[in-house]
Amino acid sequence: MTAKILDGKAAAAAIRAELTQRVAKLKENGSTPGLGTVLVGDDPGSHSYVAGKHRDCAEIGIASIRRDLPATATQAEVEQAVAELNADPACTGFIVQLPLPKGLDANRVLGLIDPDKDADGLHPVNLGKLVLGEPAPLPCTPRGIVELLTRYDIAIAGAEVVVVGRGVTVGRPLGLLLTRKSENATVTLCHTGTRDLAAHVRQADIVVAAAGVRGLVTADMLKPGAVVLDVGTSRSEDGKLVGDVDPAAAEVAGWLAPMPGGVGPMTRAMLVDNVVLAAERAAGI
Ligand SMILES: Nc1nc2c(c(=O)[nH]1)N[C@@H](CN(C=O)c1ccc(C(=O)N[C@@H](CCC(=O)O)C(=O)O)cc1)CN2
Repeated sequence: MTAKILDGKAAAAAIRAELTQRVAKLKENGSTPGLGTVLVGDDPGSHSYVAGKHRDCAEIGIASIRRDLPATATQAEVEQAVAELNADPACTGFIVQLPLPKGLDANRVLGLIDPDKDADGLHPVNLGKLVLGEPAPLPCTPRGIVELLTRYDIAIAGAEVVVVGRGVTVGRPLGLLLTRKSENATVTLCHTGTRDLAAHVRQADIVVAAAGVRGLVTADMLKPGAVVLDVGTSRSEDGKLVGDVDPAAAEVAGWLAPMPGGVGPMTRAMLVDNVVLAAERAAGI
């Protein structure tokens, strides 16, 4: 058996086409959404993700505003960029690209974003609303995972889901999202300190690998036919981007969201969707 592919690239392209229509309607109503980004430092991956976000904005017809700071930027300079975007009426939502360079306090920076402009759903108030089950912008990768599964008609309600990874952008909020009444999955949150990872993964109908450890999830851990989403990224010795799921897993899984081409493009699509949703709410659409 070879797994069928959850094609995040195709799904994201379809979402961008839908967003283009929604943005045109917003503009007819006199509202132009604008996405801001704060990027600090020289990390090539972060530069490429931010460039992609601005390309998406251009394609969909929304404005975009960049604040790029050098790796030597101080905490005060990063906080100043956040304050400027909070105050800029052309910027209806923005993100601070993570990770920030060592020495900067990311939690403090995220906490200074106006929660109403938090396009990533990572402000503590918005994460708190996710815990409480109140409406709020949702973190992009977890939203992208739910959206991808839904577009492929994969049942989430009642599924046993194992999430591997406890990070703030994926693992922790994904567990909260999937256990809401509307999703109704049963979630086990594993991580690199889990004693017997294989025993947990073997029970799962859906496995989300987001620990950033190359090849952590292997074929022998999987229940045959399981749905596997590879979200982790790390670099191989020759500098190639590699995922958390061993390639041989494709012979056991029923469905696979590969890395690249699976959840990553959905993360980008959900960011623009968050910005458009907020503008629609403000315009009463
Ligand atoms: N503020 C945030 N920072 C980070 C987030 C986030 O959601 N908000 N997530 C990641 C980075 N990220 C978006 O910011 C992101 C990662 C990967 C992709 C993507 O499309 N990946 C491609 C492969 C890319 C390549 O080949 O280089 C794929 O999987 O197909 C998009 C966005 C951490 N930081």
